[in-house]
Amino acid sequence: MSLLSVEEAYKRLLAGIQPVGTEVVPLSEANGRFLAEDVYSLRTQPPFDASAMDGYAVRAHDLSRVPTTLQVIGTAAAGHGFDGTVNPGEAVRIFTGAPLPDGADAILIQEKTRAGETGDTVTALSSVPVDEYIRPAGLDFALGQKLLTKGRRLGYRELALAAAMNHDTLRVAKRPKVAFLATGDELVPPGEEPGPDQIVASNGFALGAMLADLGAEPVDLGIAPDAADVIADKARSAIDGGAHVLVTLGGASVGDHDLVQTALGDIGFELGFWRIAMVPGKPLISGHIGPMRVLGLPGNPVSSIVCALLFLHPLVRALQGASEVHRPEETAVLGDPVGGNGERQAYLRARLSFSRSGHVVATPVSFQDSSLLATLSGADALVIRPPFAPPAEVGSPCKIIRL
Ligand SMILES: Nc1nc2c(c(=O)[nH]1)N[C@H]1C(S)=C(S)[C@@H](COP(=O)(O)OP(=O)(O)OC[C@H]3O[C@@H](n4cnc5c(N)ncnc54)[C@H](O)[C@@H]3O)O[C@H]1N2
Ligand code: MOO
Repeated sequence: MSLLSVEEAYKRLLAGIQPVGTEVVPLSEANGRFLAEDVYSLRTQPPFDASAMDGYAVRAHDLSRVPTTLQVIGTAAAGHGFDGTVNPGEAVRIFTGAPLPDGADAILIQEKTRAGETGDTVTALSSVPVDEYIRPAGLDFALGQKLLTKGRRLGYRELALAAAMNHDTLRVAKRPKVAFLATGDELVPPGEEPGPDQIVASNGFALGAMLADLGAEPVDLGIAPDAADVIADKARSAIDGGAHVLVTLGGASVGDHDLVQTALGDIGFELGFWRIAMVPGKPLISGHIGPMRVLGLPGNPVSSIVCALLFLHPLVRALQGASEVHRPEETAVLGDPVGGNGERQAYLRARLSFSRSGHVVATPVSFQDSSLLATLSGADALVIRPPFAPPAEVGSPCKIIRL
């Protein structure tokens, strides 16, 4: 049975994928969403030449010989400009963010002055170059400028920028609804007392958190026993609930109790691909039931989570029209030697540190069994070992994906 390469699996997973739709949301609800259109500025910022410091708006030429005393003819504060003109020998008391008065061409910070006794004069103790501490109009951005592009994810920086551009709403991708179902007679929810042959279900908690982080709307369908009719019923409830994606956990392999494909086959499941040349994660299933995508993740907790990072992550991002769908890969150097790799692309849990020369050093943990959640939680990254990679020495370059 030949295995599909990770690259080919990505291609098939993402071929022809369309975002699930768009909607307009207020800025206060846009965090974590993906822009459905480019965003242009509705204004110029700053809209006027503005002072960057507290001090005095002056004519730089007046200060070519110092100390020199100037007449203070008024005040300019943020939100309250000064209407008059600064003539030779004059200054305006000014505060950060205030519009620069006509006639002035520099700001002298107050630390470099001595106030006159009556307050209507100031002595400049230092010269200033023209334009000192002035933010010219449009320094940040100009009216009509494209500052955010379609497909970008909105975070705190993008939201502040959108607000400064005077947008109170943004058109974003709708959140894909992703239902997930754990399968297995051995599973009980945390907090319950497992029977003698049972364990506590963990994968769904990783998935729910990951989906929320990805901007999706997670729908937890709970745990189904190893019974095809129950699994099928749960899948039907996902369809009825309008899920864009159904994720199953476990039952993906070839054992007598690995029922996911059989169960879903009864309700119209069509297989896209199954079994990938990767470790962990070989039994990954991809397909659809009508318009609902189905991703069958292997049950081993690390396999489940690694497959979610590598396949569910790009799928959910592509369904939101993200400009970048994959988790970014970086380069590091190995902190320990690794042996030659087999036919499956390996994703090794590794700790990260820095070498004295400033390289990121990735040291794979010694035991890589795909059931070990404690090891996963102690790891910082996955080291990618391509199929048939030869043995590699300490210091060899490698690709990593941060966790
Ligand atoms: N003869 C073969 N056996 C197996 C193969 C194979 O190719 N031939 N593949 C192995 C690989 S690789 C993996 S990965 C596992 C995955 O199998 P399944 O997806 O069918 O997973 P299960 O058998 O249902 O469970 C495996 C393991 O994970 C535990 N599990 C399941 N769900 C959860 C959950 N929600 N939370 C925590 N733990 C869970 C389950 O109890 C099992 O211990 O198959 C190999 N076998
Ligand atoms: O692919 Mo399985 O995930 O090696 O344990």
